[in-house]
Amino acid sequence: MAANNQQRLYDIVPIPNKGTGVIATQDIAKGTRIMAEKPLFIVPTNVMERGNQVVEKHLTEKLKTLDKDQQRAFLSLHNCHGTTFSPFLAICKTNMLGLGSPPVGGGLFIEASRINHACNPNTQNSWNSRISRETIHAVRDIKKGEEITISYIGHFAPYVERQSILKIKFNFDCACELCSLPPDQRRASDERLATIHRLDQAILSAGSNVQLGLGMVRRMLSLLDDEGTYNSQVYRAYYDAFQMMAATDDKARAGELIRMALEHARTVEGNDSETVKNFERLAANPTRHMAWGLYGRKKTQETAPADKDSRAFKTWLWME
Ligand SMILES: C[S@@+](CC[C@H](N)C(=O)[O-])C[C@H]1O[C@@H](n2cnc3c(N)ncnc32)[C@H](O)[C@@H]1O
Repeated sequence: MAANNQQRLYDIVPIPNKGTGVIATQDIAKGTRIMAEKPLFIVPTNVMERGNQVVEKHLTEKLKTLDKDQQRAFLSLHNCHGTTFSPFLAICKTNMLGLGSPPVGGGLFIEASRINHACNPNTQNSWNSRISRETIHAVRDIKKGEEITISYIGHFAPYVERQSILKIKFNFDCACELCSLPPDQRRASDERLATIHRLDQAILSAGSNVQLGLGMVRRMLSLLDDEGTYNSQVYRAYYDAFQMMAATDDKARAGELIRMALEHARTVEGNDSETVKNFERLAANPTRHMAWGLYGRKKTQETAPADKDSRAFKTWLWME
């Protein structure tokens, strides 16, 4: 589903204790594209790596290329760093969104940069290099009046670490739903996040022991579900499982897994994303994956059980 310009799904308004933020002006279904915004300008990674002075110079040059309204819009963006940095740099550090993974740079946006943070947000922000826009997709159903949120930090950090990163980088104490859980539920969430992180690191080390690897992916997906997290991590997990099946020449399971990855990627990034195009190519012919048959060509004859919802299907898919 694409964002429709005639029917803006959001408004930019004051939010108590957060400055400005973005709220839904109508109910928004999971998978909906809420924004697709071109950056005011981009600071490439190789510029950022050269330090603040170089970035400052780059910003000054970029600002000169903007028209007056755009310059005003840039200067009106929030600065959470006070006088620690020069004004341009401080605005940049407060509002820049990483473009891609690994990022090709950071983008400054008039509207997307107004979206506040939540540790388990209701949208996924992604850089779509095919349309040169930052897209914001609902990862769950959002109610009219609900604040639209993204995550400013990587996945899986526990409560204390999240608080510390957000304080240092963005100068606020996070009181989002996840951070406001009662202590026992917060502990349970921290444990789930730590296990997800461990599994994420360990999955590829399962090597040719694909049964072990698939078990890890299955557990990770179940923990993400328990945590109520439905972001790019979900399609990455399915894609890891697909790669294992590709490496063992298992066309039936590889086909099922890449279709699952594709379905999730469409929801959180939209049909036009680079990831989706890549997954579509692999779903049409899984043997195109560069690791196809890496662990030997045992040529599985098995086909997927016909009933996709059955317990038997899941047992078969995850080799349980
Ligand atoms: C990228 S800006 C977001 C838009 C900003 N609220 C504004 O007024 O333009 C980041 C800043 O917003 C505020 N912010 C973002 N998420 C927040 C949250 N969950 N709680 C409190 N403040 C938040 C912090 O001041 C942070 O430095």
